[in-house]
Amino acid sequence: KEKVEITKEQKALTKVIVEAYNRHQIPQDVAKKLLQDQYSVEENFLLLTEMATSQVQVIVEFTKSIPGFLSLDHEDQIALLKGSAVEAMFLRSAQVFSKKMPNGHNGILEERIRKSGISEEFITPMFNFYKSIIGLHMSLEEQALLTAITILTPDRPYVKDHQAVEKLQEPMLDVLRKVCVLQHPQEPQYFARLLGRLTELRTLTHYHAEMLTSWRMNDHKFTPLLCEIWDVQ
Ligand SMILES: Cc1ccccc1NC(=O)[C@H](C1CCCCC1)n1c(-c2ccc(Cl)cc2)nc2cc(F)c(F)cc21
Repeated sequence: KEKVEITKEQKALTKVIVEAYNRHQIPQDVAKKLLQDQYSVEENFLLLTEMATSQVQVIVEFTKSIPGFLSLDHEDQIALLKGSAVEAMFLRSAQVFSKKMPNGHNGILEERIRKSGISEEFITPMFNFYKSIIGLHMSLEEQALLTAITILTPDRPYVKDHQAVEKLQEPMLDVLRKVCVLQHPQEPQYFARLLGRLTELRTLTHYHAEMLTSWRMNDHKFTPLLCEIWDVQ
């Protein structure tokens, strides 16, 4: 049985990523808000665009803390952020949804999201993804490292220097693999399952523009930043 050792450097890298990840303040607010009041489809849509806009800003700050990211070609930095923003938002939403809440609150939250204005056809794939994330019982380190790995995906559109991105993503994958082995010793395939979720995430983000434009209301308004990041308007 191979003895898995996390090196000093890997511990330091994980610490940097988890600390940067913990600066994600906003998502808890959205769950609290949704539990506090029932909103109209228009209010929910506005809440979503506000949450998504601030989430993009949070993700930019998180990504800038990833060691080496700021030394990448500037256009590649933009291509990586643009290419991963929607995935990061759904991953974040899933992590918010997977938070254990007082009895019954998770049921209320699910109900509120189901009735928020999302078109029927997207509700099942979205919750299937969320429930597959819940089933993994991810630790904070795994969530933070998985988010960094998602952002540092070399094969995003318009990325010129794939090699440079791979060189940043590889150490994250190495330490995530070790963290998975150490935190889930009974599940040798846990790391593979975790990465498998990223494939499911990409299919979900496939529909994101339609999920927004088909929100059950007329006249969908988006912030300029969201028009940039989402393929809408
Ligand atoms: C955007 C953002 C950033 C950071 C953290 C969370 C969010 N997400 C949101 O604000 C929206 C709200 C928004 C208000 C209506 C209900 C869903 N949201 C979505 C979602 C649904 C559909 C699409 Cl197209 C996108 C996201 N899934 C959620 C799961 C949760 F457990 C939760 F608490 C909020 C969730």
